Amino acid sequence: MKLKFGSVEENVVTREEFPLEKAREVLKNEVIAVLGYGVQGPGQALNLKDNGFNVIVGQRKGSKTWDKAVSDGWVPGETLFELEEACERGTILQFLLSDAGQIALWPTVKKHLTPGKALYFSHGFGVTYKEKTGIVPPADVDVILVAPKGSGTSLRRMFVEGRGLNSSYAIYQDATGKAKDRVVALGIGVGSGYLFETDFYREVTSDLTGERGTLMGAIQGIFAAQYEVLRANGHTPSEAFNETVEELTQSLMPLVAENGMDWMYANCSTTAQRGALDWWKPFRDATKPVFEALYDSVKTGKEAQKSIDSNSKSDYREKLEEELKELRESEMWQAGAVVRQLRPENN
Ligand SMILES: NC(=O)C1=CN([C@@H]2O[C@H](COP(=O)(O)OP(=O)(O)OC[C@H]3O[C@@H](n4cnc5c(N)ncnc54)[C@H](O)[C@@H]3O)[C@@H](O)[C@H]2O)C=CC1
Ligand SMILES: CC(=O)[C@](C)(O)C(=O)O
Ligand SMILES: [Mg+2]
Ligand SMILES: [Mg+2]
Repeated sequence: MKLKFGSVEENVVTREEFPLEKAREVLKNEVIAVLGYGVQGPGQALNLKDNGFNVIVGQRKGSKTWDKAVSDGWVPGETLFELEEACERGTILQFLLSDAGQIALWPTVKKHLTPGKALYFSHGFGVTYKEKTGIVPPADVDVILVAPKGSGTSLRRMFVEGRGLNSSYAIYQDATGKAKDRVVALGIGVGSGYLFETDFYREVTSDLTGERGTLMGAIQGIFAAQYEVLRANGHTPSEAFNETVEELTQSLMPLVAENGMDWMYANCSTTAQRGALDWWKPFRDATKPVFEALYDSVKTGKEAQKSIDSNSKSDYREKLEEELKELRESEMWQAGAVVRQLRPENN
């Protein structure tokens, strides 16, 4: 249906409009092969299975995630296969390897993309940056996208709680005339709360911006900046952490999630409201040039290239883990660990 977001009309698909029974009907003759069992793989595969679809998982045998798949209930030789065998058996191939990992597996996937199959992504990365990835799908398959707007961990948790994370959907290529039904059915099947329409280019550029920006990069940056200023001015770690992170995640963000920013403001003191209303614009103005530089780096393909280069190295996991460790061991997040332990529900 068409829905107005502010003054802009967009296409969205809700569960009421496209119920699960319809999705099951659309996909009743399909074998959905989920390739890769990292973060999105388990979330999407388990939700699909619990929703009654015909799902198999493809993963490298002998890997840690193969064992995880087994412990999640996937049965080797029945619903769990080596990647190539899964590519052969699947009629819909859900390409859920890491974006860099997809480059290495592409020749295998391509080989098994016989006419009428569907190639499914959860990111516009592979085909948008085809000059860098070499991922150019054959003309006689559907190429579709469902991108859950959040971690696969949340996708699964929210599904189990009876909620639903929202996703975007897109069609890059409709070879069978059934791409729209297939993509929407899959979007509903993986547990999306609702779906909003996009295209591959807009999905990847917005997603890369979001995760580098307010969702992950910028938020750690402003946390660190405020924490450092508080500490430099004699505040204790617990005070600095509480005033920077804990209050935000525990008290204020849930209010924003519930009913918007003005609602959160309205539930704080008039002292806080006065100050926040005075200061949000200087913060916007100070950071906007950084966001512009970021978007430019995304648009020119620099961010994609960096991600491919570093995540294609054989020791990419260890390298990432080293940097995550640095974050974890920073005073701010060490203080956070103690603060979390002190939450009454955690002891
Ligand atoms: N992590 C998330 O929650 C989200 C991910 N996405 C997208 O979903 C897709 C999958 O992402 P993640 O689940 O984060 O992937 P991931 O980084 O967890 O990797 C998935 C699997 O790929 C395997 N892999 C990596 N390189 C390989 C190679 N060369 N050969 C064979 N297997 C290899 C890993 O062992 C892992 O099992 C990506 O396109 C990503 O951008 C989209 C939304 C959120
Ligand atoms: C969770 C999500 O949607 C991200 C941040 O874009 C990703 O994991 O790539
Ligand atoms: Mg992303
Ligand atoms: Mg994302």
